Amino acid sequence: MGTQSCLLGHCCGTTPAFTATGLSFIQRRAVGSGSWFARHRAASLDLHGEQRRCRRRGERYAVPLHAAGDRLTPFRSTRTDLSLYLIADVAYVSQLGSRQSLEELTERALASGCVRAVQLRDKRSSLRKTLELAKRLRAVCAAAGVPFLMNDRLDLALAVDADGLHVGQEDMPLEYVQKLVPADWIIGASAGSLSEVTALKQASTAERPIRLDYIGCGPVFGTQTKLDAGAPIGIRGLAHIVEAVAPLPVLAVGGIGISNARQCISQGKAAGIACISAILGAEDPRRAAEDLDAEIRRGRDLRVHPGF
Ligand SMILES: Cc1ncc(COP(=O)(O)OP(=O)(O)O)c(N)n1
Ligand SMILES: Cc1nc(C(=O)O)sc1CCOP(=O)(O)O
Repeated sequence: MGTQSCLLGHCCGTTPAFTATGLSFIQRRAVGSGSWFARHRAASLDLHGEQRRCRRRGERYAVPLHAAGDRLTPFRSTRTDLSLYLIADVAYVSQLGSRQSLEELTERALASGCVRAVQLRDKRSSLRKTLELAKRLRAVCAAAGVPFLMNDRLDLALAVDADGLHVGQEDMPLEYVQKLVPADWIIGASAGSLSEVTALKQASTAERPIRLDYIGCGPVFGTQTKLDAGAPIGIRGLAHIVEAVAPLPVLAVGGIGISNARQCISQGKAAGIACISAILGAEDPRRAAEDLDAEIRRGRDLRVHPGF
């Protein structure tokens, strides 16, 4: 077994099917020094010393899996973890009939300091309209120091100098995405079933490993926001996917709100949650983000102390 496989198998309980391929996914950087994922990884590899040195230098640290944990590459990003991920959905907000624009609602959510990433999802508008919106939302995110990602549209993401891209099963395949995007982008992909996970793994070879930062997994629960989302996979389905792609972080998506966010983290073992309606449909998006973040933290505590 190669060092990569040892590392993965040791610290993350990776399935044999995953490790047998060598390393299907490269986690290019730890999600954030304060995240559960990073802490868990650091603890497994005894990396705290380097983590502290990076922090003193004002750098983030990253653990390239191919280095088997014996080398750390400080990553220049100022990004934090992705545990609370807002999908800024144009159609959802227009159907809300809110007097506030998508940018205003996003800005209010960002004021919480709890939203770790924002993705613009615009399925309906013209390219020009989405481009203008992307520029504005990108500026709002930059002001808050939060990464801005585009859904589906690599061209628009490049045009507005986004921080990342999220692609689904029908979008540009990841092996092409990574040929075109800057090396420091956050790249996410959707997978709602084990067969979709298998397809992602098969696209990745030892010579050309696919570079991914997270998987968006859902719908975990029923959602009115994405009508073609398919049947909910539930917490057990989520946990299976988390296990199948470990150590890649998984974000639970679809029907996630204050009543189930904690369970996604504690039982589903997700690294974070991605929401539309729970934040943008809330009376107070800032408060909603704070409450969700508190639930994420409770979920993490429950993993460590199940009796709480
Ligand atoms: C974080 C996150 N996870 C999943 C999705 C869904 O993406 P996709 O499967 O491409 O579906 P659409 O959003 O494009 O309808 C997402 N957008 N974000
Ligand atoms: C954008 C999206 N993707 C999903 C998936 O299952 O991949 S579910 C979904 C909609 C999420 O909206 P809400 O938080 O309001 O349920």
